[in-house]
Amino acid sequence: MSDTSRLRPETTTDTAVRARGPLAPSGLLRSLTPLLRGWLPRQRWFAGKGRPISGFALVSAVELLPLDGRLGGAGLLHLLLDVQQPNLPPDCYQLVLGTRRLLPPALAPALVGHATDGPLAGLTVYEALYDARLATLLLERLRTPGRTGPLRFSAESDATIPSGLPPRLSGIEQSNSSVVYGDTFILKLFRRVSPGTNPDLELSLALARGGSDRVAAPVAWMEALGLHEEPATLGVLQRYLPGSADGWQLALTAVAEGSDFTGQAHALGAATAEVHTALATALPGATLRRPQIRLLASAMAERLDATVAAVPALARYAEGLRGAFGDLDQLADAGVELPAQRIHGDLHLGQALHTAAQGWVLIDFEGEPARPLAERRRPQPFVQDIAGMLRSFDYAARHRDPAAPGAADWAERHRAAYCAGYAERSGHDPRDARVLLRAYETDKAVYEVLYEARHRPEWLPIPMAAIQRLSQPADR
Ligand SMILES: Nc1ncnc2c1ncn2[C@@H]1O[C@H](COP(=O)(O)OP(=O)(O)O)[C@@H](O)[C@H]1O
Ligand SMILES: O=P(O)(O)O[C@H]1O[C@H](CO)[C@@H](O[C@H]2O[C@H](CO)[C@@H](O)[C@H](O)[C@H]2O)[C@H](O)[C@H]1O
Repeated sequence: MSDTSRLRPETTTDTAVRARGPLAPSGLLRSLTPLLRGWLPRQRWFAGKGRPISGFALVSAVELLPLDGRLGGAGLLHLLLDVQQPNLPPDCYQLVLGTRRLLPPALAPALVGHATDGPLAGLTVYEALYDARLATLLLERLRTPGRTGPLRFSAESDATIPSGLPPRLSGIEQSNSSVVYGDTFILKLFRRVSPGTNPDLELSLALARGGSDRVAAPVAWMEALGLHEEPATLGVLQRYLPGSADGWQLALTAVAEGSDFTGQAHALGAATAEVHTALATALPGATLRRPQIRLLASAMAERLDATVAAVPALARYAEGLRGAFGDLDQLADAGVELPAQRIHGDLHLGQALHTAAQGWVLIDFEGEPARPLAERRRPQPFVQDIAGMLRSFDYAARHRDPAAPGAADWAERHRAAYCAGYAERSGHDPRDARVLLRAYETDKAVYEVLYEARHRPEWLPIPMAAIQRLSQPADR
C-alpha cells in the first residue's frame, strides 16, 4: 500500500512464529512438481484448466514453520508459483502448504500428495488452511506487522486482533480461499496473484477509512514485495459478519415462497448508491469522452464475437445484440461524455450480505478476476455495477425454471425497486442512462453465456432468455 501512515511500525524480528525467511528454491520444485501436476488442475480457482501444464517456476518460497518435522508436528510453506502453459504467459498462484510425516485422517481432504524426491522427500504435503494449527499461525503472523522475506504483513493502526480465535475453513471451493476466525474475522487469500494492490483491499480500505459501514472493514493484510514491479496483495483479514445471509439465497427463498422482496431490493439499491458515493469521494474519477466510449463499445463487440465463436447457440442473436453496442457508439459520436469512478466491478446478489444489525453490506470488490488488474482498477461508469445486479434479479427469477410464466414480471418488479432505491439515495436514476445500461446488460449477459457454457451448462438457458430479450429491436 502506498499509504503507510496508518500502519503499525514494522518489526524486523519475529518471535510469534518461527520464520526462517526465504528458502533456496533449488530442490523444492523437484519435491513438488510431481504432486502439483495432478493436484492443481483439480482446484476450482485454477484458471488454466483444460490446457497442459508445461512447467513451474518458483517466484518465492518462505518457510513460516520448519518443514522437516523436527518440531514433531507440521511445517508451513508459503509459495508463489508461476504455472507455465503452452503459448500463454505464466500465471502466478499463491499456495500455503503444510507438511507432516503422517497426515491425520481428519486432514485427508487437504492432501496434495506425498513427496518422494528433493528436500521434502518422506513428507506429506497438504493444504495448510485445513489445519487449525497452521491457520492459527497465519493469524498470529497477521497480528504482528513486519516482514518475513518478501512477505509483508500490515495491520490498521486501530485494529485489535485477539490471539487464539478458532479458525474454520470457509470457502476453499471459490475463486479464492477463506478462513473464518471465531466469527470475528475472515481471511481471504487470493489464489491468482498479480502485481499491484488488489481492488478488494484498496476499495474496502478506502470505504472503511471513509467511515462507510456498507463494507466489511479490513483490519490486516499481506503482500509480496520486490518480486514484481509493484507490491502484490496476497490476502486480506476483514471483519466477519456473523449471521449474515447473502442476497442470492434470500432472493431464491423469496421466489420459492412467493414472498415480496421488493423492499430488500430497494434497500440494496440505496446501499449500492451509498457505496458508489463513498467511492467517488475517496478515489479519483475520470470522464469518458468519444475515444474511450468507442473503445468501450468495441471491447464489448469483441467479447460478443469471441463468445459466438465459443458458444454457437449465440450466433443467431449476435446481430441484434450488436445493435446495443452500435447505439453506444452513436452516443459517443453525439458528443456525450460519461462520468466514471471506481466501482465494485462484479456486482451480483451473491456479493451482498444482509444482517439484521447493518442491513446490506457489499463484499468482494475484486472486480471480474479474469480481467487484468490494471483494467479492474480503472474508473468506469457506475451503470456497470447496476447492470450486474439487474442481471442477478433475472437469474433469481429464472433459477428454478427459466421459462416460468411469472419470471419476467418478478424480475422486472425487483429490478425497478433496486433502481428506485439507487435513484432516491444518489439522485441518479440508472434507468435514465438507457443506452449505456442496455449495452452493459448485454455485455454481462454475453459474459454469463460463456461462464455458464464453461462451468454450469445446465444454467445456460438463464442468460439465453436475456439474450433473446436484449436482441429484440423492439426492446431497444
Ligand atoms: N465479511 C464477511 N462476513 C461474513 N461472510 C463473508 C464475509 N466475506 C465473505 N463472506 C462469505 O464468504 C464467501 C466468499 O467470499 P468472497 O469475498 O465472495 O470470496 P471469493 O472471491 O472467493 O468468491 C461469501 O459468499 C460469503 O458467504
Ligand atoms: O465467483 P464470482 O463471484 O467471481 O462470479 C462468478 O460466478 C458467479 C456464480 O457464482 C456468476 O454469477 C452468475 O450467477 C449468479 C447466480 O449463481 C447470479 O446471481 C449472477 O447474476 C450471474 O452473473 C458470475 O457471473 C461469475 O463471474
